Order: sequence, then C-alpha cells, then structure tokens
Amino acid sequence: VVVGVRMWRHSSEHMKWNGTGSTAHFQEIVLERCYNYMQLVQPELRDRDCQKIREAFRNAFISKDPCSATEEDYHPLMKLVDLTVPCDKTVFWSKTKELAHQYTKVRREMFTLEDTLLGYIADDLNWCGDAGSNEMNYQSCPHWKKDCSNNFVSVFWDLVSKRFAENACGVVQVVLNGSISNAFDRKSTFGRVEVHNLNPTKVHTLQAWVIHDLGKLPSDSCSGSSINDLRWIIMQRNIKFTCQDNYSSGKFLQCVKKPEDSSCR
Ligand SMILES: Nc1nc2c(c(=O)[nH]1)N1CN2[C@@H]2O[C@H](COP(=O)(O)OP(=O)(O)OC[C@H]3O[C@@H]1[C@H](O)[C@@H]3O)[C@@H](O)[C@H]2O
Repeated sequence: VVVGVRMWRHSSEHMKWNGTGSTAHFQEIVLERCYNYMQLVQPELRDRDCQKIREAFRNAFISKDPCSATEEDYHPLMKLVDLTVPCDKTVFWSKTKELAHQYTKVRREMFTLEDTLLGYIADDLNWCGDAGSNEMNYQSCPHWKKDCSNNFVSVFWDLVSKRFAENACGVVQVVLNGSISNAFDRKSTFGRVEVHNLNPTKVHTLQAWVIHDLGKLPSDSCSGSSINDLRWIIMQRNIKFTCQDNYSSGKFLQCVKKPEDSSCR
C-alpha cells in the first residue's frame, strides 16, 4: 500500500502531489475550445455562453481539496451543456483513442465523447486547486493511483462518460483494441461505467469492432474470452451484441470511409 505522504510546503504554495500539475492557461484553453466548438462542430449551439461554461468549470474544483471531488461539484456545469447525440451515432472506445477519433473524423455524423462540447473542451487537460487558495495548482495534482481516485479529473471523466452512455440510443458502437490480450477490460471506463449506463429501453444493439494494429497478428478477437465476457454482460442487460474482428486499423478506416468497397464484405 503506497502511503501518500502529503508534504504541506510553505502556506503560500500548493500541496505537493504525485501527478502532473494543471495545464498552463487552462481557463483560456477552455474558453477558446468552447468558441471553436460553436464554429466548427455545432454552429447551431451559438446561444451557448462560453464565459458561463468556463466559470462553472472553474467553480467546480477551485478552492476545494482536490481529493474530495464528487459528481455534485460538476452539476452547475452539467446544467449548461447537453451530451445528447443523435440515435445510432454514438461511438465508445477503450484503449483505441486515436483510432476512434480517426473514425469520427472520416464519418462526421458519428460522435465519440470528444465530439461533444464537454469532451472536446476537456480532452488531454489537467486541473486541480487547493482548499487553502483560489488559485489553480500548476505544480502538481493528485495521481489517481498514488494519491486518490476521487480527484476532479477522474470524477469528471466518469461523470461525463456516464451521461454520454445514458443518452445513447439505437445501435451504439465500441472500438476495441485487438492488439492487446484483453480487448475488453471490466476495470476500464467503458467496462466499469459506460456499459452499465446504457439504457436498454433506448439502446437495442451494441456493435463491437475488435481492431488490431496494421502488420501485426491480432492478440484478441470476437471469440476471445474478454469479448465473451462483454457479450455476456450486454446480453444480461437485454441488449443485442454483434462483433466484427477481421479488420486491421488501416482496413477499418478504409471500410468506414467506403463501406461499399468489395474487400469490406
Ligand atoms: N480524453 C478522454 N478521456 C476519456 C474518455 C474520453 O472520451 N476522452 N473516456 C474515458 N476517458 C479517460 O481515458 C482514460 C482511459 O482510457 P482507456 O483506458 O483507453 O479507455 P477507457 O475505457 O478507460 O476510457 C475510454 C471510454 O471512456 C470515455 C470515452 O467515452 C470512451 O468510451 C481514463 O483516464 C478515463 O478517465
């Protein structure tokens, strides 16, 4: 058991954690990405107020102990945004972040969480504050394993992933990594949060893609034990399960671009 030794340095400085500090210019990046999102991804959202979103995001964690995060802290922010995407257009992923985003780049009508406003704003950012200050901590933030799992970044991704899954409808897809031994992992955000928050009255099928790296033999497949575990969980939830696994990442992208191509079956 790692005993997290919290060294409180001079009162004017922040707590010393084991994780990297808040992203520099965090507030400006949040504002900039919010405005970008309006123009690029959903112009009809023009009435969204990015200043309010930036303030609500900051107020969720500033001046609070960064190891005391709760979903309630984010409720004022969640009230300002909507994580709903059209039916049959939701794409989950696990250990395939880059491939999943290449997919929704070529199929603009499909949405990963990153293609919604909050996922777009928060992707790859880090943020935390301190109970004793109204400044962000740019030196260090809690590491989810070495310090605490109820930190504001982990609680954020679990919350928005849960909402994204709750709002999904019709046929939903998941891109899984066929080049690792367990393409499906119960402990992943997909396995721990999203699978269990799909609403069986709205989602009738989960279609899994088990994609392996180009030029490598697959390590897992639709008939592998981890995908059978996923199949069992999904069917227990009264949702139909389908799986495709004879795709390398290159062939997958080529076939989602041109499904009519003869080599795409
Ligand atoms: N920038 C994003 N981060 C995350 C998204 C997401 O959509 N965007 N997440 C989770 N997430 C964070 O990514 C890692 C694990 O990824 P990784 O181990 O590769 O896969 P996970 O299944 O844990 O998470 C991906 C899954 O959850 C949403 C997204 O809608 C996908 O369907 C872990 O820290 C999560 O908190």
